[in-house]
Amino acid sequence: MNILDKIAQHKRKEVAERKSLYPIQLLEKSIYFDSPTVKMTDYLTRKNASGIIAEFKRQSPSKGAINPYANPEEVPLQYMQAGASALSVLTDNHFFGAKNHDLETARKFNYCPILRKDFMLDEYQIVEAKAMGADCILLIAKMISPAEVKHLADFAKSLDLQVLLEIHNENEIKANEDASVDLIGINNRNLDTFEVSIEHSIRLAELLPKELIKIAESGINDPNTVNLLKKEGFDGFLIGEYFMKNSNPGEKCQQFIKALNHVN
Ligand SMILES: O=C(O)c1ccccc1NCC(=O)[C@H](O)[C@H](O)COP(=O)(O)O
Repeated sequence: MNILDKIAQHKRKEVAERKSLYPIQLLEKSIYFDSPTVKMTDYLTRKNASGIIAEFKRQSPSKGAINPYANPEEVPLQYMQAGASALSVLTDNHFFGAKNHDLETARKFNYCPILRKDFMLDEYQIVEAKAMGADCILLIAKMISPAEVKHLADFAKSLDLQVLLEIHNENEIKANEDASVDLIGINNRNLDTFEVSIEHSIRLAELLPKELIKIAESGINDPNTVNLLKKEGFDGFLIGEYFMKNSNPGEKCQQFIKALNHVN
C-alpha cells in the first residue's frame, strides 16, 4: 500500500469519529463560519509578491520529525513578517504531527490567506476547514476521483473557500479539466518514492492552461529554483521542510526571500 492509500484509510476512520463527536451544526457556530475569506490568488499575484507559501509542518512521512515543538503563535507570524505571500498549515496529526489548534492559532495572528493542508475526502473536512478559519483547501487528484474533485471543489466554493488542486501527472491534468479550481499545484515529490524532481514539474506546467495560477510544491530549498520556476510560469512556491528544519524557521524564510530578491 502506498503512503496516500495509508493516509486515506486512516483519514476515513478519523473523519467518521470526528463527525460523531463534533456534528456539523457545532462547527457552523464557529466565528469564522460566516466570515469572508481572503483570496490566495490575489496575494500570490499582487505586485512584488514573493509567491512563497510558507508551511507550518512538524513532521512528515518522508522525513520523520522536523520541528515537533514549533510554536504556532510565532512561526506563521514570523513567516509573514519575512515576506511570505501566504501560509500553509498541516492539520493532520497521525502522519504529520499537527496539534489540534495549529491552524486556528495561526489564524488568530495573521490576516493573510491560509491553506488547510490535509487530505480531503469528505465534505465534512471542508466545513471543518472553514470553521478553523482557513481560506483555501487542498484536493489531491491522486486520492480522489475526478467526480469527487469536482464535487468537493464546488462545495468548497459554496463556503467561499478557494481550491488548490494537486496533480502529479498528465493524466490527472486531463481527467480534471472540468473541475472549477482556483490554483493548480504540481508536486515535485513523487509520493511513491519520495524523490523530488523540479524538471518533472516544469514539463507538466507546459501542459497547463496559461491563465491558471500555478504552484510548485515540495522539496524547494534554493532561491535560484524559485527564480527558475517563476520564469517557467509558476506563481506560488510551497515550502515547508527547508524552513521548518531550522531552529528559527522565520529567519530562514527571511534569508530565503531576501536572496530571492537579490537574484532577481
Ligand atoms: O512531505 C511528505 O513526506 C509527504 C508525504 C506524503 C504526502 C504528502 C507529503 N507532503 C505534503 C506536502 O505536500 C508538503 O508538505 C509541501 O508540499 C511542502 O513540501 P516540503 O517543502 O518538501 O516540506
